[in-house]
Amino acid sequence: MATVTKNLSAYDGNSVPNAEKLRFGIVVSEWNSNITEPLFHGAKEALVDCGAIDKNIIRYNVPGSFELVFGSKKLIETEKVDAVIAIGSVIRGETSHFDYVCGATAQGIKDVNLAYDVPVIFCVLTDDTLQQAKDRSGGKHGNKGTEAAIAAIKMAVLGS
Ligand SMILES: Nc1c(NC[C@H](O)[C@H](O)[C@H](O)CO)[nH]c(=O)[nH]c1=O
Ligand SMILES: CC(=O)[C@@H](O)COP(=O)(O)O
Repeated sequence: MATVTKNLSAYDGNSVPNAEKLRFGIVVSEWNSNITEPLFHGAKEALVDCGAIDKNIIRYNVPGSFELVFGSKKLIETEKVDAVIAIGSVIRGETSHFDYVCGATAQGIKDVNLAYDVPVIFCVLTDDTLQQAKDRSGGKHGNKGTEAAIAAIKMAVLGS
């Protein structure tokens, strides 16, 4: 199923565990902040809607999506959290740098998932155009941050 056939913000609250006793880390890339900030707010709002307490949501900022890997690692090593959401927006430019950033970030986040007993949710948009990114960060296709928050709650419970 492609994103265009679903609303990223849609979830059934009755099928999501209560998050009141859970602690979350959110690592946010500063690159394309016009996209990553709406993703962050979508994620935080969904976590709170599902019972999470504001003081149990810890935010780290990193320069770009490539640094989400190290930022997630450091957050897990520093804070006691049940899940981490890694938020980024990579938009294709003129060169193949897009492919290297997306590939390294995806593989790196996968590696952190395996290295630590803490789920790290891949909330990184990898778009060909700015419009695609806008559509997925609170636009016509919903908010990937919301989707990531629900995944974080479910995975935190699975890992508990
Ligand atoms: N072009 C984008 C980048 N590039 C920067 C890298 O993520 C990284 O910060 C740099 O290579 C230094 O290590 N990052 C994004 O998140 N989004 C982009 O579109
Ligand atoms: C994803 C990127 O690093 C990319 O936006 C950089 O743009 P360019 O490939 O034109 O240097």
